[in-house]
Amino acid sequence: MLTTIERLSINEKLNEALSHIDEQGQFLSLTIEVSSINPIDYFASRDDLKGERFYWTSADGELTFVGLGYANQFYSTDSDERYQSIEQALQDQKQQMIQLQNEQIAGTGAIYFGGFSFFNERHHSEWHDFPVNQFVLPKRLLTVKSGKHYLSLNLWIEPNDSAENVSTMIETELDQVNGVQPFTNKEMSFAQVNDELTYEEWQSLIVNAVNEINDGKLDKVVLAREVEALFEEQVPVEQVLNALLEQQERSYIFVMENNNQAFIGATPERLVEVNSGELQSACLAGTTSRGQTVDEDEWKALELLKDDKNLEEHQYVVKMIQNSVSPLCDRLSIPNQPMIRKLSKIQHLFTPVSGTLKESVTIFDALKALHPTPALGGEPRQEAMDFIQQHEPLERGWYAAPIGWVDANFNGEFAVAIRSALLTGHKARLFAGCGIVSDSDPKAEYDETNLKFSPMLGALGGYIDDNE
Ligand SMILES: C=C(O[C@@H]1C=C(C(=O)O)C=C[C@H]1O)C(=O)O
Repeated sequence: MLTTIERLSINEKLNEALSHIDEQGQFLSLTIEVSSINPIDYFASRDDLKGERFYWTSADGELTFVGLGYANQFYSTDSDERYQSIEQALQDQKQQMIQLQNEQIAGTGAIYFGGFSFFNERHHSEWHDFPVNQFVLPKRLLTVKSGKHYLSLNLWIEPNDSAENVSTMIETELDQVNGVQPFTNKEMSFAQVNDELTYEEWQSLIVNAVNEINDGKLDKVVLAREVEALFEEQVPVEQVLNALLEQQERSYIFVMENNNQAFIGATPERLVEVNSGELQSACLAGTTSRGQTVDEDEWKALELLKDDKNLEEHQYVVKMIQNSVSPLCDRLSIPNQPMIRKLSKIQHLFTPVSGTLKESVTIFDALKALHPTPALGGEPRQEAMDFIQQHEPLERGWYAAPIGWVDANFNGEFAVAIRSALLTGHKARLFAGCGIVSDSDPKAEYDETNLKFSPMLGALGGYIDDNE
């Protein structure tokens, strides 16, 4: 509920803004601080908006977004220009937007959430509701930042809309936020997990890749497997999301819904963050499991830090990220040695990257330069992409591609959408990949993909029986 003073102040600003609405109509973005609300409850509160919802929590837990209802959507056609064309579309939209805010709080107002498919071209049948790229402007955005909660409304206004009508809409939305109930778990009966590839097929895929590497055609290629989990009922997105939030640490937790499909995951991998011209990226490649005891855990970490095969996989990523972002930056800083990033069940080699972007360089330029890094594609990039496209028997869709958000000033953050699943009705398709280099062993790589399925499978209530 707004106080009388807040209402008067909004009405005054609305009257002023509405007097300038152009004759085709315009978007108006308005942000109000609201009382504390659990984001998952808000996400679950509007079943009627299923298919037009997103959720995002940054890996440090400092920023959460819930978007409900898509006020506007942006796509670009299949081409190498997909980053620039989305950038251009958002730039044009910005000119059309009236922002009503007492002070500009980063992470509120006109935030665009979206992502890209792994490959530029579209040849998807499983991913029928996900285009090659898509950004949405939410009608309602809940932002939780530094312990504060904000509701932003992005409303389409016609020239003849009155301030009273608009303020009634705002009151209705605020009442809805105040009336949100805790969400309740639904029935979720796990039926079975089907591997889309037999072990023998996986083995021959890896042997083929290792042969190409030994023939000097490639240095590294990342290959993925897919498993399908089937349920008795429609998979409840809220519940899987809630499980990921409870079970996964230091991960970006995301959901994007489109019509009848939801893409969901908990990824530890930042692709790029840009904040007032400062860039952060990360090299994440090289994997082992967590130990059962503190000592075993530490031993595994130390082994990983000196394992030649994992260090080689990691080094390709460091070199490529360095080469691709240094032309975009005035300053770049990358430590010489990787460190360990520990997740709930997995640990990785990790090297942080930070830099200052040159004057006119945007987050979209950085995305174009970075995707896919050799942590998800391979080295050399084009040869690895060709190998994946020809030999990997799955549709990557949005798996292993950038997902995230930007604001109207093109500050934002993108993660790499791994440890993820595509939910369609009663089924979930899960993806997990691993870097193949010259001395990769198919069984060890198979086990590594099983480990990487475990966060998503755990949230879905299943597991992979390693003794099968
Ligand atoms: C490809 C995945 O993970 C990537 C591959 C890694 C590796 O090969 O060690 C580690 C982290 C990720 O960059 C995945 O989880 O599906």
